[in-house]
Amino acid sequence: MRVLVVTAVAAEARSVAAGLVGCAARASRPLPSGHTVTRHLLTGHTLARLTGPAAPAVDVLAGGVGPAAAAVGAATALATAPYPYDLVISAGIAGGFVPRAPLGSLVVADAIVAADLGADTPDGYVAVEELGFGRSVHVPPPELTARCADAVASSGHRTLTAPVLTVSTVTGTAARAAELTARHPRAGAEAMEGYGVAEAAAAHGVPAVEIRAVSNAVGPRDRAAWRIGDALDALRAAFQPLSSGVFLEDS
Ligand SMILES: O=C(O)c1cccc(C(=O)CC[C@H]2O[C@@H](n3cnc4c(=O)[nH]cnc43)[C@H](O)[C@@H]2O)c1
Repeated sequence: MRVLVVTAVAAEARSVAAGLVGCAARASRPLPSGHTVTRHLLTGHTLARLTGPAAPAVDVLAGGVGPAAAAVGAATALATAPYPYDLVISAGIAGGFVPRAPLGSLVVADAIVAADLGADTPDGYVAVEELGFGRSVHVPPPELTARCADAVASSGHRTLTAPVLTVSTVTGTAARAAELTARHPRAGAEAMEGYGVAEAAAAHGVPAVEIRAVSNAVGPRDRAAWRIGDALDALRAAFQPLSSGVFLEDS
């Protein structure tokens, strides 16, 4: 199986790559300026175990912050890689809807939702499909979501399977958090790239999933309460069982 993982920033890409024990390293062809590609190199021990046609190849791309940058990065990688991908993963840190997704926990998306792609009206928010344009939700194949969630949970980190919202503006007030919760009562996390990655993957006919590690609570802005290091550690832990489990299946 060939997998493209799209993070926003290099620190996230490094955490993902650090967790990819035993995956063959491949670099995408050069991408537009501002994009970086992290190669994950095989260690001697796992190289021996995984060399051969069945070894999974995982490319990790830091495509930038926000849905537009993520879509451009993912679409460019999908269009220019010298081989087709079987799976695209949007991965990184996120705000968690506490208490469902506490700091340091992991969220595997069962829906990737553009939560602010629509219109504000006197009667409330109207999603883009209600306006007659496109869609605001991508549903990853449920069986794939379940396999990813099982693997991620085996990392020992608390894992929730739930919708992950994509926003262009980070939530910073209790009122906005309440509004999002009212519209998406099951939401587990909020981040800024998943929907862009999912749109790019859909355009190329490739399934997409989203995996997030919670660095902060969705709600009133409190930078002192962020736990980015803990979230990056959880992200690395999440990709370790994925690389030896899901990525190897159906190779
Ligand atoms: O300045 C702030 O108050 C603030 C609060 C949380 C996150 C940010 C960022 O600029 C990080 C954006 C980056 O990280 C992901 N992320 C992490 N936490 C959240 C969140 O609560 N809501 C949305 N995105 C978040 C996101 O995917 C970006 O890649 C600033």
